[in-house]
Amino acid sequence: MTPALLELQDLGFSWPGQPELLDIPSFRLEADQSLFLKGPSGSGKTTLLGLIGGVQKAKRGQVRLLGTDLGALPAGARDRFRVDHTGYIFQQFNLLPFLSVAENVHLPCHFSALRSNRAKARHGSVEQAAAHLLMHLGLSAELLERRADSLSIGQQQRVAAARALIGQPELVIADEPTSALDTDSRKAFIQLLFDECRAAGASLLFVSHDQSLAPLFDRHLSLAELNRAARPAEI
Ligand SMILES: Nc1ncnc2c1ncn2[C@@H]1O[C@H](COP(=O)(O)OP(=O)(O)OP(=O)(O)O)[C@@H](O)[C@H]1O
Repeated sequence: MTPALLELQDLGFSWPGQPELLDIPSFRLEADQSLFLKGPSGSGKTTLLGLIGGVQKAKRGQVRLLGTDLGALPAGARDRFRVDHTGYIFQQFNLLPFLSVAENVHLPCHFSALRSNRAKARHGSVEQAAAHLLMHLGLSAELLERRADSLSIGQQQRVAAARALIGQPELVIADEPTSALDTDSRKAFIQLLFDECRAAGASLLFVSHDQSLAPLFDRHLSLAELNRAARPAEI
C-alpha cells in the first residue's frame, strides 16, 4: 500500500492524572484530501491535532507524516519537520499582535528554509507570496502593513489562513477556525480555504463541532468513530 500523507497507528494518549483520552487503532489521510473531523467539546480534537503536529508526544503508537514517524525524531527535528510540512490555523488564530499582517504571514518562512524556498520559487520572494495569498483570501493590499491586532476577526482569520498556507506545506490543519463567524461567512471562508489548499496541493484536516460544514468536505468523520476511548455520550 502506498504511504498515506498522514497515518496513525495504535495511537494512545492521556493527560497526566486523567483516564485515556485517545485510543485510535488506525487512521489514514491521503494527499489532496479534505477531511472534516467532528466531535463534541472536550472529546480530544485539539489534543489529537497536537499529537499530529508533534506538539504532544503519544504514549504509544505512531503518528507518521509523509512516511516519517514523528515520535522517532528528537524534539528539535520534530519541530523542524512540523513547520516544514504542516500549516496550522488555530482556534484563536494566534497572530502576533505587535507584528504587521505581512510579517505574521512571513513567519513560517523564517523557521523553514523549505517553505521559504518554495515561496520564492513560486512567487519570486516571500513578500510576494504573502501578498498573493492575502489577496486571494480577500484582504486588500493596504492592510498588509497594519498591526495584526487592528484587524477584524474575519480579517485575522484570513491572515491566519495565509500564514498556514505560505510555502505550500503538504498538510493544513485547522482547529475550529470559523467559530467566531456567522454561517454565511463560515462557508465563504471554507470555500477560500479549499481553493487555496487545492492551488498549493495541500490536504486539509479541519476540526469542528459545527456539523453543518461536514458536507462541504471530501470526507467527514466523527472522532468517536476512530477513538475506542470515546465516552458513550460522544458516540
Ligand atoms: N494541557 C492540558 N493539560 C491537561 N488536560 C488537558 C490539556 N488540554 C486538554 N486537556 C483535557 O483533555 C480533554 C480534551 O480536550 P481537547 O481540548 O483536546 O478537546 P476538544 O475536543 O478540542 O474540545 P473543544 O471543542 O472544546 O476545543 C479535556 O478533558 C481537557 O480538559
